[in-house]
Amino acid sequence: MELDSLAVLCSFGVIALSAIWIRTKMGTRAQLPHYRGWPVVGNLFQVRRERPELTFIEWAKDLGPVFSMKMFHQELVILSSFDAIYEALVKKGDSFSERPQNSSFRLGLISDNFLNIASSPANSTWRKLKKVCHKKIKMYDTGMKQIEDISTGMIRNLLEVFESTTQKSFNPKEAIYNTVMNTITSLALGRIFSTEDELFKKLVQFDQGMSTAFAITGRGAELDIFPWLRFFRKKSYKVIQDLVELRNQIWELIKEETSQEGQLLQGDEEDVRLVSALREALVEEGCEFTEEHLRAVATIDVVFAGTATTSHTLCIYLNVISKHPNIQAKLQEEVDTIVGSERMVSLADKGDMPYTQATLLELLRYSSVAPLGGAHMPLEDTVVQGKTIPAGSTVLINYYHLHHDEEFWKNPFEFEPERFLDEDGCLVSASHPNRRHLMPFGAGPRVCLGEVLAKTRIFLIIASLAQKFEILPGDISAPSDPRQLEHGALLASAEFEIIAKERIQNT
Ligand code: HEM
Repeated sequence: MELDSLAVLCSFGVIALSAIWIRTKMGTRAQLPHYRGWPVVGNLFQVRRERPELTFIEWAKDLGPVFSMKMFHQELVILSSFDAIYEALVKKGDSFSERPQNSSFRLGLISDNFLNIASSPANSTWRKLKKVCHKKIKMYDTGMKQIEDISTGMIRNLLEVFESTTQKSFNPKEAIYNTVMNTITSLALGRIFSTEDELFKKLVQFDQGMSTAFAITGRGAELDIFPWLRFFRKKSYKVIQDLVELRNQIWELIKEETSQEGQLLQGDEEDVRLVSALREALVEEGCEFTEEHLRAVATIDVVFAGTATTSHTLCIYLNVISKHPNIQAKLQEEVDTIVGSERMVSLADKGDMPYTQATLLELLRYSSVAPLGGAHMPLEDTVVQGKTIPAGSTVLINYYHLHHDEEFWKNPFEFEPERFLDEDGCLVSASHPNRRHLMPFGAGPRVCLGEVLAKTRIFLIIASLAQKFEILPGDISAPSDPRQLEHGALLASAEFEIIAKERIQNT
């Protein structure tokens, strides 16, 4: 018998014994409804590998909105309904603000033992790091202008790329990806990069490596459950080791970049670079974080979290919108009336463009690119919807279910911006049930760091594309119904094409 198989068998034995031990210890504690799994491996092979959220929707039909399942010995609790999610993340947000640290060996490696914001324990360092980043990313007052300027420059480049394709069928993924990545580099480092730059290439490589390696049941996920398998599963382990190495190289290049004092700044202009803000905070007296924290934040929280999510959302948009000429006509009418053809769209136009805003909200619902968000963990037994979630459980929020729940949404798999508009064509208020049921960025203390940035960029891109182009389906078609998408068909490899036909405007 090969050493590898022997290792797996031994681990099954260990797990089986510990399961018996845990069961004896736990005695008769009331159980959450759970999906019956197989001995030892639990529900591992019953979950759809690339789209676990779809399996969880099926199970919730029988088990209700709060149920549990097992991956080997690890207990996962899944929350599905709005009431359950709102109760956990908002009403009991403090209890659910912890992240389970013991559940991901690989994430521990890449984040230097959970030093980045998204996987950090909910401690004072996490609060401080989030506050420093928020201050820069949230873009109050002049900051809002800054991000608008950055985005407008990038969007101009994007439009040029689209223009250069004139009516040919092409895959827009790379252009979108470069635009989104360069808004992040502008924000973090104060400048854009050519796709040939060493740092840019490494950032892209890191982002793509992370997307593939950290798919929830993807290859190498077994190392999270049995870290010692790294001695046998050398290929899976090597993928993570290479990512760690790449992360270190990126950090060295970022340090070099930001140590060029005053670069890009004129006169007494403030240094607006996010990485500079983090480095300034690092040297403050009493600072509780280290350079390793900054490395983890810059690479994982800013580059990875800030690029993959937004570019995936925009790719989904282009695929979907190419099949909806009627929605494009409405977007075009609005942009023609409010902006015209002489100037670029600005954030100040947003309030006068309800249809574009409704399209943005519908896109966030429909695409749900972070279908299960980040894992949460209650520190003590906590009751949600009358069910006790044991302290220390790994809790997953099925945002995808929340956004496609057939009991709540009419035609959830149709792309209909009108669901966010009233009869007069105005955007429904934030307290409208449809807006309340939309949580693409999570809610409560762990809400997404980049919500404002993402919404700003996506709004400007949707409106600017509508101003200039009619988007038609290209030669290669991909399904746009979100149930049919393999996680990856559109998100990671995006095998679809569009035609960007230049418009002649009405105004
Ligand atoms: C369409 C774009 C985006 C979507 C849909 C999205 C969605 C989410 C979701 C669902 C969460 C997890 C909430 C939870 O734990 O339950 C999250 C967390 C996070 N996101 Fe985003 N995100 C987007 C863009 C961004 C951007 C642009 C950045 C950075 C610049 C970012 C940085 C983060 C960070 C650091 C966290 C962890 C926050 C914490 O644990 O305290 N995200 N995001």
